[in-house]
Amino acid sequence: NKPIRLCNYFFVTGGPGSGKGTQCEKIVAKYGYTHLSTGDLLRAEVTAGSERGKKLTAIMERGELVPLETVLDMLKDAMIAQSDKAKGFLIDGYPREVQYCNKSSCGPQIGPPTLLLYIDAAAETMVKRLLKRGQTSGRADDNEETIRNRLSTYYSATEPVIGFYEKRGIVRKVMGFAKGVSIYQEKKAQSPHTFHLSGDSPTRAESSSD
Ligand SMILES: Nc1nc2c(ncn2[C@@H]2O[C@H](COP(=O)(O)OP(=O)(O)OP(=O)(O)O)[C@@H](O)[C@H]2O)c(=O)[nH]1
Ligand SMILES: O=c1ccn([C@@H]2O[C@H](COP(=O)(O)OP(=O)(O)O)[C@@H](O)[C@H]2O)c(=O)[nH]1
Ligand SMILES: [Mg+2]
Repeated sequence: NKPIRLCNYFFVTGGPGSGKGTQCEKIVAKYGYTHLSTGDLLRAEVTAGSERGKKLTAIMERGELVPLETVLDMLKDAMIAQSDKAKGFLIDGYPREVQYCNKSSCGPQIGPPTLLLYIDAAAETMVKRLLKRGQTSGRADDNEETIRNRLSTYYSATEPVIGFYEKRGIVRKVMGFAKGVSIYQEKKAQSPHTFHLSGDSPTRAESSSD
């Protein structure tokens, strides 16, 4: 059993369609971290057509959460597979339930994150984006009914995760319409829990019509 090399790793959370994947791509381009999306890992399992994949399809089409063990197994495998070359990991879409953020760790197998990046966007913005993405994404869960369920799962099950890590002082908020992104710990004088964005703040057009 190969141990996971210790390195920086970040959890990335936010509602469905908040832009987790989009922001992670920017962070990868800038910092060279390795991006692992638990949703993408699950969809890969579905595409592979395994027995496990078939069970996952039904849960994901309802907008509910798959069992934690499944997610952790896949995540651990993916981290181990890439641990030699990874400078750090962006774990996108995990954790989804506060009950797993126990003691000092979130999921005993992988330990506590360096920071939790919280991608913030309004529900209305997220719904609009996902409906638009649904026109071309082929994702079975980008439809109106499932989007509604995903939002409700997010607010009831996942949002409390942010409060859990806020108490530990490791949450950095990213506005979900930001074009650039940079990771550093803010100074005292700056507003708490705001993640600093490089240069380009959102234009009026983008933040309102987005
Ligand atoms: N206009 C605009 N669209 C954005 C922005 N960020 C993301 N999007 C779009 O919104 C949709 C959702 O973005 P994703 O990055 O896939 O969001 P996600 O949080 O990973 O969503 P899930 O895959 O559902 O978890 C995509 O179609 C993006 O192209 C933004 O800053 N502005
Ligand atoms: O750790 C995870 C990640 C994803 N999912 C499932 O996979 C779907 C898509 O997840 P993704 O992160 O891609 O999208 P989001 O829910 O943020 O729109 C979710 O609705 C859940 O059913 C899950 O149960 N646990
Ligand atoms: Mg995504």
